[in-house]
Amino acid sequence: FGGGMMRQGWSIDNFEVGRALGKGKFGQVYLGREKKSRFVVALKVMFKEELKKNGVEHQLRREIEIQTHLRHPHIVRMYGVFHDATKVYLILEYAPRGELYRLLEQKGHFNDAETATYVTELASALIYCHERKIIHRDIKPENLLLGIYGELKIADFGWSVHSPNSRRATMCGTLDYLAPEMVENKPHDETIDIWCLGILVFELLTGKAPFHCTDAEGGQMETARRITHISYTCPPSMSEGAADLIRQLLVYLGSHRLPLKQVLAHPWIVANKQDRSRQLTI
Ligand SMILES: CC(=O)N[C@H]1CCN(c2c(Cl)cnc3[nH]c(-c4cn(C)nc4C)nc23)C1
Repeated sequence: FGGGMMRQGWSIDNFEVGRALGKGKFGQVYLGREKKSRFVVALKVMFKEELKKNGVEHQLRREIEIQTHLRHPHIVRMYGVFHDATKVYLILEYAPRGELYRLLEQKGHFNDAETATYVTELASALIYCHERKIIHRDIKPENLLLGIYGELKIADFGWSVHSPNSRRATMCGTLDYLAPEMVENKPHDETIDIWCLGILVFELLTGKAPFHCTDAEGGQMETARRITHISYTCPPSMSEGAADLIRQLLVYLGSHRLPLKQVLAHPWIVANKQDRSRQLTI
């Protein structure tokens, strides 16, 4: 499957289709196995009608263009694409240990070592993307998967674009990860991913997004206000090192956020990150 994976002319008949793994934005993702090589993949199946109705064909084309050319241990590979009369199929790398947000739900929150290790893996993937002028724009636990060693893998480049950019398509879903420049519909660049990294560090350590407001607390309007006013507090349980890193990431001006290479060198990261010495505790 390796060499041939870029050969064109795949069809669904080349694959055995297994259980549904979950829902991406516009379609179901299934476990799949290429019949000849027995290579296991994740097959993302989208209905052309659905894509047309939501006017996202251009977004999908961009996602495919971007993700098929990215090769990084912490980015889910897109091996190929094919379609039939009604559906588009993306052949994706299968991440055996599932979605990070499920693990976060189960554990409530992660410790400093687990969080610093995820941050190291995510920051190195984002450096790789930013070097290619690609910004992800949708970093959040729902879009992060776990490989065989429990290592982090970015999935779903559905919102990624070439930097700089101003968003046109409407956002849907939670505001929690929106940067101030997105809330205020200003042009944005790759520093938007650094903001989201800051939100993620906070959420992995506490189990809550820093600016989240329930409907009783004022809902999305209040969340948006707290984002643009950078109004959050770190719980006393959070280590000073982590609070310092978050403070340097959740900065209003994108150009003043800590660059990703300096995130990797931050004392709290250096002190707490673990290397995945192939911990294969299945
Ligand atoms: C945003 C998005 O694409 N979300 C998910 C749906 C499943 N999908 C997967 C993709 Cl695209 C790739 N690999 C996956 N592995 C799993 C998974 C494994 N376990 C044990 N449980 C699950 C679930 N899911 C995937 C991506």
